[in-house]
Amino acid sequence: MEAILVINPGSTSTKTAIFADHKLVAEETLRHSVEEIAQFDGVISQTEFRYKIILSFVEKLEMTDKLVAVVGRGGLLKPIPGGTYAVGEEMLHDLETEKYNTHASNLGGILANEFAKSLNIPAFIVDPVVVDEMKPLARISGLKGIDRRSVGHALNQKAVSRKATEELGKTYETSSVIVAHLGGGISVGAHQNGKMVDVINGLDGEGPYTPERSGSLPLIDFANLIITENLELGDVKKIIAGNAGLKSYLGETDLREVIKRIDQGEEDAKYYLDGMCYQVAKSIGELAVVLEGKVDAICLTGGAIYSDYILGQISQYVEWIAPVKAYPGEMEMEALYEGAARVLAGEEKALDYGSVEIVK
Ligand SMILES: Nc1ncnc2c1ncn2[C@@H]1O[C@H](COP(=O)(O)OP(=O)(O)OP(=O)(O)O)[C@@H](O)[C@H]1O
Ligand SMILES: CCCC(=O)O
Repeated sequence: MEAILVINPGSTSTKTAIFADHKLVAEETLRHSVEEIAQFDGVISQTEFRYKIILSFVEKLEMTDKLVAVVGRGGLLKPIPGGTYAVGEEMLHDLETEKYNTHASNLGGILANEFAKSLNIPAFIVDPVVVDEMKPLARISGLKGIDRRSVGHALNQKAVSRKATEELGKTYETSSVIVAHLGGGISVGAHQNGKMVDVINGLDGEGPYTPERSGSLPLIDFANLIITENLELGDVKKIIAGNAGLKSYLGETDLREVIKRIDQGEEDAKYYLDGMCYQVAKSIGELAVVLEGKVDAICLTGGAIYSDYILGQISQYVEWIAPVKAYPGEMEMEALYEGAARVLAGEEKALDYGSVEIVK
């Protein structure tokens, strides 16, 4: 049996799996509380903590000698085309130095490399969060010198789009769908004829607030806060991407806890969770315009969509646009495995991050 270890570090979880012969052998998701993550100074300093979680998963299964490759979810890199990339020096440098910003998925390439090195097998990443297929008009920000960039849950958005269009008797390459992925971060993408032509990127402060991100903010008030609190760029990034959203309003990023609080009658919990759903729906509406109203399906996915309450809240605003299809959780683990398996089977060549051209 030739097995592949799959590593997926999310902002609020670490997911690990082993696949062999196109089948899942075992998987585990460990969710991290606000307190657990708060012990660390940032993402890179969580490397050892997450490594130990994965190691204990692998050791329990006693399958180390069966592993032929490791694949991780990657990471904030330069804007690149989709595909499977070999983890190499330049990629590791960009991930470790957080050259393109900080994100839990940066650990995907780093951890895949650590495990692969110890076993002397190859390490890959697949369709990282920076996959860039944006159309030229979508790149304009509104201020010369600053461009919008494509950051989103590309791997899952594409896997879900393929599944949804297949279920509709169509193909991804000839359809138009909107996908909202609701994890610790939220990204909303417009997919047209097989490409993610626009994406609302919460990591850089666009779109809806999330369990821990601010989404778009009133700029003048935020500028005032930066000046009066004397904030550095690092502090600003931490606020926008990690200490805002539900965490700032309710002190909680675990939506299951927020829903428990709603069930116990806490009005604030309902108000702010409903607000998040309202803003996600607004972003879906915005992208329906990008697709000129010709939308085959709206797909809602990510951990949050396990909640019927959240699914219902968003659906009520958008179901007039197109049929709403729910894909709770994500299909990332399988998509990562398949990306690495295609390369090992010789069906695809692993791309070289160092020499691949930046998408502009
Ligand atoms: N059964 C459930 N009901 C409601 N919310 C849930 C449920 N299961 C998980 N969640 C919520 O989903 C969110 C995490 O989603 P997910 O696992 O997709 O994100 P992540 O991988 O940690 O982050 P990201 O993909 O943004 O990096 C958490 O807020 C979690 O509380
Ligand atoms: C996956 C990129 C989007 C986010 O984490 O906010």
